Amino acid sequence: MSTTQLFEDITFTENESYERIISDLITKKYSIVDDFFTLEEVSTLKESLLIKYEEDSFKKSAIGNYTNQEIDKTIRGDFILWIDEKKEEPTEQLFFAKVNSLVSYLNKTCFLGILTKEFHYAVYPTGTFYKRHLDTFQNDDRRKLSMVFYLNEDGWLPEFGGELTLYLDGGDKTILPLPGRVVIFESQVIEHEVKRVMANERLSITGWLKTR
Ligand SMILES: O=C(O)CCC(=O)C(=O)O
Ligand SMILES: [Fe+2]
Repeated sequence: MSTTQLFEDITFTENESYERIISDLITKKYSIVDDFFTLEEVSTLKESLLIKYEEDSFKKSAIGNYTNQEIDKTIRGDFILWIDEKKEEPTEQLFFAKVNSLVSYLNKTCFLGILTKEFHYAVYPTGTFYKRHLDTFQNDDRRKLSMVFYLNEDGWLPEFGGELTLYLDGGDKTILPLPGRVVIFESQVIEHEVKRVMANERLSITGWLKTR
């Protein structure tokens, strides 16, 4: 191997925003980034979500894993559509390009060993919520990091409800579903809840980085 080749392999550009995510995760087990997507990107993703939602391709969310699913509206009331990266739809490619860049950074710097991921669009109509829960199912410890990206209009007000509440040792953390924002947290540790949506439809992409 030549010297240049060697240097190419070890050259590594530090990314400030990703570094902050990592240090947040180490110290608090969650991180909030407000400008992960630009408002323009949010509106592109939202448009794609709404087209699919109007086509009726969303389904009522269920609780449990693939083999053990149960629909219980008293626990969660959102509608979801899984996103297939292999379909190579242009808008969703934009989404995965950013997520994959973060994943490869995490894998280079954190030894998290993220091998797979899964993401779905979610719509919470007015009146719906997702009761306090942990994102891991019985006998399934593959989900390491949960990620939620919000696709709402700019100016989501507290009175619209739909806050994400993280239940932390030091008290609760309430997070508004603002466009461009991503919340990342440890799936196996942090219990959380989506408060009832009081007005408007709450739009998001939720997903998990998994070890296999
Ligand atoms: O939409 C959110 O803020 C969180 C969603 C959630 O907890 C889930 O889908 O498991
Ligand atoms: Fe969750």
